[in-house]
This record gives sequence, structure tokens and C-alpha cells, in this order.
Amino acid sequence: MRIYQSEDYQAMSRRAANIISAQVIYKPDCVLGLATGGTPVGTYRQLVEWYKKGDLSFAEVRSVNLDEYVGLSPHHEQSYRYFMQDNLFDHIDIKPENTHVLNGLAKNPEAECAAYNKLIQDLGGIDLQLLGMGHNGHIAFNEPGDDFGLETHLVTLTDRTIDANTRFFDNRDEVPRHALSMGIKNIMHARRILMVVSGEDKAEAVYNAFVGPVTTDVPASILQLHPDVTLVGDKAALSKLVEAGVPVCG
Ligand SMILES: O=P(O)(O)OC[C@H]1O[C@](O)(CO)[C@@H](O)[C@@H]1O
Repeated sequence: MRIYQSEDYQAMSRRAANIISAQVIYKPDCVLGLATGGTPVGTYRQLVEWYKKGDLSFAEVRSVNLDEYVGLSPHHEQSYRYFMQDNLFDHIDIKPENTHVLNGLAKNPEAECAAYNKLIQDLGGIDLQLLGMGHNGHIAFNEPGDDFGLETHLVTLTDRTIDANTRFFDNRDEVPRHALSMGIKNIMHARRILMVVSGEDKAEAVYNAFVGPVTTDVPASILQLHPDVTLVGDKAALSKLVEAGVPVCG
């Protein structure tokens, strides 16, 4: 596992975008696993900037997103499909048919999840999976206690996640209670994993995930068992790791 410590959010975003760029340059038709949430926004902004400068092309890239809220249409401003269009897809040359986000309006969520697992397999698996992490150590919407063996599945969000995501909605009641999410098994099958973390409020989760025991209580702790993980964080988010003496690259 490699840990890169960046001065601040902007530097962290640039570093993460560099890693994604390298993946796209080395394998132009790679499969990128993409994430939503506040943390990767700066990474996407940087990728768009480089694309606009002509440094990068996504023309052959395929993408699969981690999760989607149940009940939100792709046009809802808080849906993850909307987020991806708004933050990345609408600004680069990725082909619309090559971008994949779970359908939160699927009549049969189980069939939607099964089809998504097959899609990932048919694409040849994920080359690089970008991840953020929740305060309770969740990755995608895999909440504490969820089975590590799950593939894409229907999730009931925890109160803590609903609280954390209320900032994106008008009020707490509007936050969906369910989501469709890739499972830990899908994530662990990605060839490479890139996690981005920012802010002091994530420091404890980062510590628990990478220094604590591997346990379903902290879903991200499973990443300790993945052979190719890169963690990119700002100083604040990595502060407890550094205090504990975990070696980090500058
Ligand atoms: O980057 P943020 O906004 O802190 O979110 C962290 C995590 O929470 C989620 O947004 C889901 O609640 C994930 O998609 C993300 O990895």
C-alpha cells in the first residue's frame, strides 16, 4: 500500500488526478470505477482541466460508478448520475454509452444489481477504482456490519450516512433511505484502488481503516487485504496515521 500526503485539498486532488491520468494514458480503454461525494470533486475538476488543455483523452475509457440512491431519477440534482454528468462526463470526451451508473428507479432492484455485476464482468473488470470514505468507514454505500462477500446490492443507509449527506439536500427528510451499491467483493476485485480523503473529520476513519483490525465494523479496513491500494490524503485526514508512525510519502 502506498500513502501520499498532500499539503491540502487542492494538492490532494491534483495527486489523485495524476494517478487516474497515468492509468488512462497507459491503457486508453481502461475501465475506471468512479465515486461520488464531496471528496472527488476536485479530482474531477483537475481531470477536466487537463482534458481541456489537450493533455488527456477519455474517448476509449469505460466507466462504472459505485452507487446510486434508490428513488432518484438521473435528472434529479442529487442523483449520482447527475453528479457525474455535472462534475465530469459533460466536460470530457467520454462516450455516453461507455458510462454506467446504477438505475435508482429500477422496478426490480435485484435484477438491476445482478445486471450490474454482469456488466462489470463483461467489461473485463475494473482497472482502477476511485473511492472516498464515509466517517463510519463506509466505502460506496457498504455500511458497518455489511458482509464483505456481497456484490452489488440494495442497501439501507445508516442514520450517520443520512446525516452526513443531508448537506446536499434541502432537509434530512429528502435524503433517500436506500441505495444500490457495488459490494465489497466488486471493489476488492478491482485491479487497483485509489482512495481519496480530506479533512480532519476523516482522520479517525482513516486511522481505523488502515491501522485498526480488518472488521466489517469498518468496511474500508478490508482494503488492508488488497494488493494494490494507493491512499491519497491531505495532512489533516492523514494526521492520526502520521501520529501513529505509519510511513507516508510527501
Ligand atoms: O466525500 P464525502 O462527501 O465525504 O463522502 C464520503 C463517502 O460518502 C458517500 O458520498 C456516500 O455517503 C460515498 O459515495 C463517499 O465515498
